[in-house]
Amino acid sequence: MKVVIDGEVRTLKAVWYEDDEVKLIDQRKLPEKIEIFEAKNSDDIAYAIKNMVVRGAPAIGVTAAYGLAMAKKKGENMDEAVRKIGSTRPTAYDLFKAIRYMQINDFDMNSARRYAMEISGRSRKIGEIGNQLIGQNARILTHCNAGALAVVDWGTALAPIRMAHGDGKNIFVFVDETRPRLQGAKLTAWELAQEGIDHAIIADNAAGFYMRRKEVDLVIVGADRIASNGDFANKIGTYEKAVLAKTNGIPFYVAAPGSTFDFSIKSGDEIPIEERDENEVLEINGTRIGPVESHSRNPAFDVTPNEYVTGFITEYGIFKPSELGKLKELMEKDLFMNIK
Ligand SMILES: CSC[C@H]1O[C@H](OP(=O)(O)O)[C@H](O)[C@@H]1O
Repeated sequence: MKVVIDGEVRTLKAVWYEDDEVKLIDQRKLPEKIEIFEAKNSDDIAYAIKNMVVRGAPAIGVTAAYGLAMAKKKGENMDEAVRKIGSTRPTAYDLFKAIRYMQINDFDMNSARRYAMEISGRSRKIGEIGNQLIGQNARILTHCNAGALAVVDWGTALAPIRMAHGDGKNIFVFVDETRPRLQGAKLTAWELAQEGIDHAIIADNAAGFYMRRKEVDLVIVGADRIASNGDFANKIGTYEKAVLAKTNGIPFYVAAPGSTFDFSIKSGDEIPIEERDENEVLEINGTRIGPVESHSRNPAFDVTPNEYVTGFITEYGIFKPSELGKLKELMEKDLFMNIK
């Protein structure tokens, strides 16, 4: 991910391992400042995932992989480390995929590096494949942040957008602010601004306005868990964007690596939905916006039924929901992905 720091263009990853620590861009501090969170043990890793220092399904998985390898290297009790990290956030399937991968590979540090490299390479492939869907002039709406910050680099939903921009296509991105944590306004907008990709932050409630006015050509979002039938969980508010896209005849794509597909569940009804602290809704940047007497409900994700999905953009190609059986077969032949 290209980042401008003190006028100098640097390449940063969302998460990496260096000097016996897992280093994370502290996404809570963006876009105001770039600060690096240094995780020294599994407690720090669990804290970072739970408190969204790092967030985004693939990035959470990579963080868990490095974190478990670091814990092993530092002689921690691995059952305890797995329990702590595995109980941070229930929805993103990549977390559990990464934990399983590391268990099978005995929490070996080279396996963690391999995991990170695979996820990064697959996100690049998602970009190349998804770029084929983007015309020379494209106005794309996205929700939340499924960029390099949510993966390691490239991203999932933002990967095709980055590739298209790099190919000289004329891209404009509608960035849903994405209440309550504002990952769109704070993180997606930051990533696009760093790379000079034209965009506008919009209120979540304005997405339908632009879709109905035919100002949106394509919607691309990320995912946290995709069921066998193509129902998928993603940031709260995704479902209503999908319904609006279908109502307005706009293609709606989900970009995700194989590590986000959970073929052990039949439908989206089986996806656990994380409920987060009510203050995420009642406050913005620490300032309370609701009366002291008021409470809130704060589901972090919703489930979109497969009928609203035009296709899934993966490193294996683009699949309609009805074609996920083919994707499952390809994943079973893929040594890295075929983690039981
Ligand atoms: C590429 S996965 C990104 C995915 O994760 C986000 O959730 P959170 O910020 O709570 O981790 C959101 O659902 C994104 O689409």
